[in-house]
Amino acid sequence: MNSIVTINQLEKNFGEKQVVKKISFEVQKGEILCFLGPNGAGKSTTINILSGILGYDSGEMNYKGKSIKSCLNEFKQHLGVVPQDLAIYEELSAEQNVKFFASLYGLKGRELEEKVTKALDFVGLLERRKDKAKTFSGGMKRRLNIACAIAHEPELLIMDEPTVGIDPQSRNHILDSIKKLSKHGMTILYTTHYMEEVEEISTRILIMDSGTIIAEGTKESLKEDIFDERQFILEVEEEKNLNIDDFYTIEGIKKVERKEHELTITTLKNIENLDKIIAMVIKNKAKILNLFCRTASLENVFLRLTGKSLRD
Ligand SMILES: Nc1ncnc2c1ncn2[C@@H]1O[C@H](COP(=O)(O)OP(=O)(O)OP(=O)(O)O)[C@@H](O)[C@H]1O
Repeated sequence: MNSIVTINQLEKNFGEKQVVKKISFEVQKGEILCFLGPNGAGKSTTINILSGILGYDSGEMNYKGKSIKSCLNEFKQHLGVVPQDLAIYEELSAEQNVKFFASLYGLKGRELEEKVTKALDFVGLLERRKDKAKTFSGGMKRRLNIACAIAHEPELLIMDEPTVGIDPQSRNHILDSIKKLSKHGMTILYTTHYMEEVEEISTRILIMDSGTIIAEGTKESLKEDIFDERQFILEVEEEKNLNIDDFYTIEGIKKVERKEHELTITTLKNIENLDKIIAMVIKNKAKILNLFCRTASLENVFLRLTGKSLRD
């Protein structure tokens, strides 16, 4: 993959406080790169630096191999930003808002009209285009915020927690839109502390905590790297017949827990022992009603890496 943006040893302090601690990463063409981390991790600071809103203390930022400082106008022309706080004019209509932002990128005349219509249609607000933003729900305002950022069809779209505090329907709409934009070739850098969103849309993830990137990879590789265990969950009948100690005689078993009808068995991933587990249940004269294998979640990955939960 080609890298669009390369960040090298980026550092930002607010007074004595080190907020971004010499981080390095790349944004590759066509990906949906999710920045996942708890509040205060430094995600917004990092992307505010990248989008030119904030300065930085040291490090390098390149756009297609050139220093961003040396080609700032070119870079900004290809950049769309959806800030965490809404950046729309309440007294203007949806259409006027999008027009205003798109015209900042030099669009005018028929092309402007067409792109504004396309952006409003894309976020599902075309029918409300003449209505003032102040009459919109929180979710609709968020969608309008996105329309303002995409009308000029940027190559790279940076989105800072665009779904915070909105209803599930608008949230789904936004996530679907992001997947569609990606299919059309847009590269997306997306920050969030919602794991489910990362699970749904990311093609790659950077996990950030306390100003550093603590892990990087696809959701599959992150889970794979960190976990050498898997869990079998068995729903059983006649569970009182089960002798838990018997299961520990099976190679690879690390933990066996029984909660009413549910038997949770944690075992080493590289040891094939499911046949022995099933045989043991049958030997104990219990009956298996259902069985599934639990894969590791990103929440668990974060917990393992930092010892704390993402939503603390
Ligand atoms: N202008 C500022 N002055 C001083 N400290 C700041 C400033 N902006 C951010 N910080 C601090 O920097 C740290 C990182 O904040 P940042 O907003 O980048 O985190 P975040 O991961 O984006 O979290 P959130 O999801 O809450 O936005 C926090 O401790 C925050 O309080």
